[in-house]
Amino acid sequence: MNIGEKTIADAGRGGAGGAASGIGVIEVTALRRRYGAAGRRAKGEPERGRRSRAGTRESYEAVSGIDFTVARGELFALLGTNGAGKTSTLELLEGLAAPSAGRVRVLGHDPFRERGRVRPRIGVMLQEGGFPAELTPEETLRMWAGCTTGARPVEEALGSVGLDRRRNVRVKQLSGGERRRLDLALALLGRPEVLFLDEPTTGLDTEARHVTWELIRELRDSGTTIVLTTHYLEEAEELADRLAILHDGRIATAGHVADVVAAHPSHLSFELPDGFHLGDLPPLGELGVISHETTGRTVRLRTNELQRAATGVLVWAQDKGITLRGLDVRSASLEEAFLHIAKGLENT
Ligand SMILES: Nc1ncnc2c1ncn2[C@@H]1O[C@H](COP(=O)(O)OP(=O)(O)OP(=O)(O)O)[C@@H](O)[C@H]1O
Repeated sequence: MNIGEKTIADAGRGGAGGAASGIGVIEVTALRRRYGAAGRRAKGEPERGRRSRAGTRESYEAVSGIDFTVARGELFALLGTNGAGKTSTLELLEGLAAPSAGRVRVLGHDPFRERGRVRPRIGVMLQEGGFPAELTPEETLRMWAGCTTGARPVEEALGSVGLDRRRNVRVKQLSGGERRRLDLALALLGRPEVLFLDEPTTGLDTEARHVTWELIRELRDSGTTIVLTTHYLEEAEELADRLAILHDGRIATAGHVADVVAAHPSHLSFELPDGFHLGDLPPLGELGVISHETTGRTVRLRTNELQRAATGVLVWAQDKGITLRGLDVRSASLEEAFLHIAKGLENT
């Protein structure tokens, strides 16, 4: 499938590339970001840039013309493999860099050129925050609160991320997960209208992750617009109203989680009893099966019409009076959709 066509089609029906409702608090149009010289590149990642005569990478386009809109109070997740362009995109939204081409508007302003108008209204949690190592979380928050208009009480900020009991420990003695929580507390301090979270739960243990999800949900429910990047598909499924999966700097697919998942085939598998063969099943095409494979006696069917395929197989089994052992019927998951896109199969 052509990536550009898909993005445009999705934007057209307003449920995917376009915001769910209302005017976008964040509007991104034909956005591009090119880095000047050879930079960081994930191991094994193919190069996608101009080359100098010496053969080194001269410039590199990390964001290659993307469009999306996020409505007020919406939580939008950016997913993608390492190096797909998530952080490069987020930094443009945060006003930390100017795009090479295209347009970004956050709360109606250009976040880079009109930084003074946008910055007080947004909260930013970078992928790697830097704190003075000798300060405690409480001192760090007090210092930030001093520079923030209308800051939350420091107590409240510490409590919201579960750092109350670690308030007096020096930052250098905090665990990685505790530092992430301090990062989040700083991003929330100014009661932002728009919150950007770059991998907010990386390094958190399961309990802390769930507590953070709860906090993010509360913020969203109280009207905060949130854009987050994550490598945890479960996190996107739990939190996101809509998401975009980036691949090679482009939006490979975007939409509500259920729609993104529904665009990928479901699976049906079972064991054929002794004496039966694949050819004994009703014609697979008539059951809406798009492909199949067999391993030993196990049959695996892929279909975009799960109910029809499952009904056909079950009615057949009942008519024959047989029990299908190992019967497994499942819709595609976000993980399958993601892996499909990550392998570049969306273009085929
Ligand atoms: N300062 C830079 N100079 C040159 N290239 C860069 C720079 N920063 C990022 N890149 C390249 O841009 C591409 C996208 O990087 P980016 O950090 O946006 O990806 P990502 O999707 O956030 O990845 P990850 O999941 O690993 O954080 C990568 O190929 C990276 O090497």
